[in-house]
Amino acid sequence: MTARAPLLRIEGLSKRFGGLTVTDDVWLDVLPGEIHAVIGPNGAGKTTLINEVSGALAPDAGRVLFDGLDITRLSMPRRVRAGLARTFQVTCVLPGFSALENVALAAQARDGSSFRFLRPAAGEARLNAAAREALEAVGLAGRAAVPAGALAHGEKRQLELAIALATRPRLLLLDEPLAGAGPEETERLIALLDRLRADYAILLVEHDMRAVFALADRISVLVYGRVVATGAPPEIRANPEVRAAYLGEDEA
Ligand SMILES: Nc1ncnc2c1ncn2[C@@H]1O[C@H](COP(=O)(O)OP(=O)(O)OP(=O)(O)O)[C@@H](O)[C@H]1O
Repeated sequence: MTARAPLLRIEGLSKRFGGLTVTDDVWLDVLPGEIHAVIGPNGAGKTTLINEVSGALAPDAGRVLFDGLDITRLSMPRRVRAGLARTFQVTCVLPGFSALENVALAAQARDGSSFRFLRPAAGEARLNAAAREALEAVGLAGRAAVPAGALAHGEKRQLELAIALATRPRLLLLDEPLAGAGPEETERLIALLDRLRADYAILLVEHDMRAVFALADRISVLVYGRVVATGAPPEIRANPEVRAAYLGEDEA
């Protein structure tokens, strides 16, 4: 049996802010169809790592390979076109636009140029169809016409996922998709992420340990910018260094 080639490979990413090394020679990969979670205490460098992979921040050293291609120096839009999509820790939807319009804008950002040859109305119909499909995938089809600002918090997080899906990614970079969600919303979002794993590889930064242990195929633990452990959930749960550095007896 041959091992699956990783879709994403992070090779030795390092980033310093002044005297602080925020990601310190980070190596990890995400296999096709895998949810690889990154956990770690506040300030461990998780968002910085996502920023380096998405192209929001240039690393000081190291490489990012996507499907074998070195994307370390590609712009964010080019990474999106290559198949990387991210969501943010803080909700960032346009509140005055409907859910459908929010998603259609993302679809346009991805595909606008390829629809240029179409008449505007036909292009718009294509974008709306793509947006409806993404809303359907996250369970928001019935809320398409609602202004994003009027959606419940959990629905906004679903909308952000739809916005990411509208760019037709192969890998989702999710930065705390459950942040701020109540218990019922959390259950719904966990079920949604579990469904999405069938079609997308996911690099998941999340503080909700129940979600992480329920969803992740592998977990990497980041402490002070360094990966101190990578493994399947049972290995991470049992790892004494991880328990000491991060998990705490009650969560582990
Ligand atoms: N642009 C920046 N300039 C200077 N320092 C920064 C910058 N961005 C992040 N940092 C610092 O880098 C460290 C890591 O931050 P980062 O947001 O990556 O951590 P995190 O693991 O995502 O934390 P949290 O779990 O709280 O979201 C923190 O000490 C933060 O203050």
